[in-house]
Amino acid sequence: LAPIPPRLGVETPHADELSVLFNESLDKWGIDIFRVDQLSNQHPLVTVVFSIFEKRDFLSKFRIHPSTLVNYFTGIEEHYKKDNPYHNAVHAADVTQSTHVLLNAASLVNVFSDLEILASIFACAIHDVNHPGVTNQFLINTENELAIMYNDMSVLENHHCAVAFKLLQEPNCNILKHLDDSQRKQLRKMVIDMVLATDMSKHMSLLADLKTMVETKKVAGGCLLKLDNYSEKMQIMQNMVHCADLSNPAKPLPLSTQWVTRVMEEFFNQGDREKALGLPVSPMCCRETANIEKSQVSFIDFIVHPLWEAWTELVHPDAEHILSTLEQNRDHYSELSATREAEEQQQQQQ
Ligand SMILES: COc1ccc(C2=NN(C3CCN(c4ncnc5ccsc45)CC3)C(=O)[C@@H]3CC=CC[C@H]23)cc1OCc1ccccc1C(F)(F)F
Ligand SMILES: [Mg+2]
Ligand SMILES: [Zn+2]
Repeated sequence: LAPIPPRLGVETPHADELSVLFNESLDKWGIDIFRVDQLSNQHPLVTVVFSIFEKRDFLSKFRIHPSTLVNYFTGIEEHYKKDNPYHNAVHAADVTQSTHVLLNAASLVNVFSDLEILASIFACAIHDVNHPGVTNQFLINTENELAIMYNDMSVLENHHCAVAFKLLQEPNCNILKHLDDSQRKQLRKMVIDMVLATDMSKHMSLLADLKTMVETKKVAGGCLLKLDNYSEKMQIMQNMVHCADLSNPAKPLPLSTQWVTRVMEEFFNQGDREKALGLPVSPMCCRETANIEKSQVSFIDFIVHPLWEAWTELVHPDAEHILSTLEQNRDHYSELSATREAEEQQQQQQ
């Protein structure tokens, strides 16, 4: 019989510290996910997924053997490229834990079935698996085999899904083995719909749907609609995962700044490769010219804040503190950017 895995899903000399951290903060916005990475012996995704599945009693609800869960998500974790500064297993663990917290909003209680919650957590855990550390546009511009495979359409996101579902077929990895055929089919469709919605090119239409839903919810007297059809419920799940994927600027500043350093490093590496290939380098990806704080302010003003404003209205008042953290962080970056501009002007005058 398969051996029972260790308590938190991973072997680590810091098991006690890690379980204290999870007991205190697994359900909290702003857990130090970088500390989870250290304490879990660099297995942040396995331990976060294992702990969420245990907390939500998914191992018994879906009859998943603990060793199958550990085998599968260890395989997934290994397929996140460790040398990506940003799109690595820590980001996957972060998005997964963030969605776990969003699902606990009071106004979302009884909205989702266990299968829908399982699909959401699963989708987050795998949503960037085997990310190559470059954008869709780069893969298309360089006619990468992945762009050829997926005909330039949501190339990365299609790849993440395919890798994740292929890994399910490895020995002792099929965590969906004891779901019935209809449940497995539904879960597969929901996961694909959520992961494909993390492609930033879908952002504007996703946000438009969310705003429409918020308007209709207002009309329906404030309580969250009895979401009867798949498409409305999936819109909320897609936006929830998308919010988690765009949650870095809405986390406590010490966490947010670490994500900024990491994502800039990844985009700068791509900029270096574009320059070496004689391809046009997007201004925000060029080490010499990028203004990091300015990028954050426009990222927040044009993308992140409008999304989180709509989400906060949808689940009012459960996400107020997230929106206010985002607004405080935005002001911090804006002040930094103004200071940097002033310094640069002084240098030019001298
Ligand atoms: C922690 O910080 C970030 C985390 C994730 C992203 C991510 N960015 N994007 C895109 C990149 C191109 N984008 C834009 N390009 C030009 N002008 C504008 C104006 C406002 S957005 C935007 C839109 C967002 C992704 O697709 C990534 C993969 C999936 C989800 C989110 C990821 C961006 C972070 O910081 C900002 C940023 C960093 C580095 C370079 C550029 C940017 C920038 F400011 F430009 F966004
Ligand atoms: Mg992605
Ligand atoms: Zn992501």
